[in-house]
Amino acid sequence: MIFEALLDVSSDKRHSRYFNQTRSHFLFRRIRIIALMLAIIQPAWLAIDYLLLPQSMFESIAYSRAIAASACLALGIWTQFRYSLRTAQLRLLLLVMILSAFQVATSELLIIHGYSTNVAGYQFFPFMIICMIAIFPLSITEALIYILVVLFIELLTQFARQKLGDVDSINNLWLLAVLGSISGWAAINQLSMLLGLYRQATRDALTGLANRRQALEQLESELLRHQQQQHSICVLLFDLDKFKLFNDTYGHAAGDIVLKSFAHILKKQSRRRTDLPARYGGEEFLMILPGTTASDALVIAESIMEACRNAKVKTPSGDSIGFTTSIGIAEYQAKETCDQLIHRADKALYEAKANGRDRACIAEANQDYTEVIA
Ligand SMILES: Nc1nc2c(ncn2[C@@H]2O[C@H](COP(=O)(O)OP(=O)(O)OP(=O)(O)O)[C@@H](O)[C@H]2O)c(=O)[nH]1
Repeated sequence: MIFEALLDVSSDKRHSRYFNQTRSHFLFRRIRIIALMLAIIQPAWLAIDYLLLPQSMFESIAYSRAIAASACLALGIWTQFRYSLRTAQLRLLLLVMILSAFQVATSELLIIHGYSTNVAGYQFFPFMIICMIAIFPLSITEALIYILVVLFIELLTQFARQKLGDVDSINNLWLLAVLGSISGWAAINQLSMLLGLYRQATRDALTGLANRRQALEQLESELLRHQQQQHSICVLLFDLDKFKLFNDTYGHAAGDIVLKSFAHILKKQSRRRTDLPARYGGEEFLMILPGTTASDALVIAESIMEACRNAKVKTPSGDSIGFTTSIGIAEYQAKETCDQLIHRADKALYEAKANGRDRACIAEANQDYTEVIA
């Protein structure tokens, strides 16, 4: 259990593409707020610099602040790729680098002119940067990378100033490492909490599959992606055959076991990371297959039907029984809405039921199109 939880937060490799999108947007919003706040605070800090720094220093420090504030502003208004995790990670790295570059430059300026970095709180900057990491939900790998970047910059700065090994320098490094561990721990805890809440909100409790809300949200986002990339998208709508009779004969608990077993089959048949099986409601399931044509989806549907025919579930009363499913397949057509696509899949499913069950039907293009939009 603890090992599983650790693996969950160790890196983003175990997270679904959909969770990564949610986390990227989360990171994007926080980085944006901090970057815009810093873009305002940096120039405002000039008032403190003016009061505390010698006049000869003020101008050059003001230039550094202007550059750092402009870089923060650029980061704050950069709104592209907000759902890409790699871009979110890069954004956070840029934020750390901008602040570190400002800190190194201003401290150097002060030292070159014979002043102490204690003036106006410049010596606190690396500590502020490392504490800032606690604000973000990060995996162990990510938190380690950002903390090591800050420590490495501090080490390099000490080395350049030929202070490496001094009591003060070791003290600084030690403090940074302690604060880094605390903020890293907080960041990893945030990820764990976010992951837990995300799973609770988006998963069906009985089967562990995505719930209807998440399936519809993801289908909407796939349709948006389709507008940019023009790849095919298929949806498969499943309905277990004669499930009422099954429940009436073997009991509701046995029905639940079948639902779980069917969910397991769907998970196994979702071969690509982008395939999303979901419980659509009751004994209805939905599968979203981006980048799949109707004929490819039919092959997958046949393989799912075959797996159901071969599956035997053990009921609480000890019976070993099989089950079958009917499937409606619809391939996305340009300008169609999410509801229209699912409606066509539902019509195809109805046809599969009417034709004798345990079969798959592909919805014709433009089938009932006028009726749906009417
Ligand atoms: N065990 C169990 N049964 C459920 C659950 N959700 C819905 N059902 C049952 O699923 C059955 C759905 O039956 P119907 O929609 O009437 O159709 P069917 O018997 O599957 O027949 P066809 O769809 O025509 O093949 C109902 O008896 C519901 O009570 C659930 O979570 N667990």
